[in-house]
Amino acid sequence: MQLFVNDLTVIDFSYCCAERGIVGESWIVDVLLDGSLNEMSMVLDFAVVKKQIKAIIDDAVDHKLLLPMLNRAINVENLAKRMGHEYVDFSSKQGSYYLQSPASAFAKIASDEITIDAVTTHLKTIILAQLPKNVQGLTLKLRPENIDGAYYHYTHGLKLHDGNCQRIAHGHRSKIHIYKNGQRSSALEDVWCLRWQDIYLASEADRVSQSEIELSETAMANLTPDHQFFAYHAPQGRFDIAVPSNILDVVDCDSTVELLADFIVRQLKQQSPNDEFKVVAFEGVAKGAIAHG
Ligand SMILES: Nc1nc2c(c(=O)[nH]1)N=C([C@H](O)[C@H](O)COP(=O)(O)OP(=O)(O)OP(=O)(O)O)CN2
Repeated sequence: MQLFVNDLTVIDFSYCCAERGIVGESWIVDVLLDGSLNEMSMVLDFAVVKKQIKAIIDDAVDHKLLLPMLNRAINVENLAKRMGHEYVDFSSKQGSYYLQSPASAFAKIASDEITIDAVTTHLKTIILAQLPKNVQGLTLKLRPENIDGAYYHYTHGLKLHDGNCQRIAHGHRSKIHIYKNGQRSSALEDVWCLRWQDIYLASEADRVSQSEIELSETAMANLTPDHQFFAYHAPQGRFDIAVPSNILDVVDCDSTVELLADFIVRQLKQQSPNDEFKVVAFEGVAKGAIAHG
């Protein structure tokens, strides 16, 4: 017997890519279980699928930075000076990133690159180990949202969030709809999607100096004048990141989707004060904020 739950959850995360740098991504998860019927004549109660399997997936990869551990561009260190934290050095074609975070902000994937197949294999192993014996098979389908039009991938952290969005390098793949004087403008949407393609979005308020940043010794030795530094304390601990300027946009607000929609409206208004704008900014799949100006 087979049981399915489509759209079980959306994984919002970022990953290290040798070509593109740190990439924000959102994948929808569909689940298919194979098994015999239990004492309730079910393969597995939908409530268990929706809560337990979703919780396992969230705990494994959601709101984390996924590290392809077999790739030599990644180096992870645990240092005695911060127990329970990890230091990640990552060099990509776009530049080098250096991070320090509580270890729970990273997910180590046993592969050379982060692909749907690699993450599916990682999740299947973890989930299958926790399912009851009558469930013998698990098929996971991870898929990006079908988007007709422009979208961007950004990575950020929300230091004020009391959940996992406080992690300094998690991200999303998001659409944006921009209306100028009531008309949808694909030209403006393209401009913003180009600007925020594979970008790290930092808040000016989180900027720190090179002497304040906490990174690995290797990172400190390899910083260039082009790196900019951001750090904060949040409920899960201290987070630090060094990002090269070419893959960074620094906003004058927190990067909640409400404030990003407002940021875009303010920028558009600055360029065209006499026009009216509406920005529908998504954060991942099927949710977002609307700002007018
Ligand atoms: N009003 C807002 N709420 C939240 C924002 C925001 O910008 N405005 N942002 C976040 C995080 O950035 C987070 O990455 C997105 O949260 P979400 O996908 O909803 O995460 P959850 O794990 O809580 O939800 P699931 O659908 O269960 O994955 C949070 N909130």
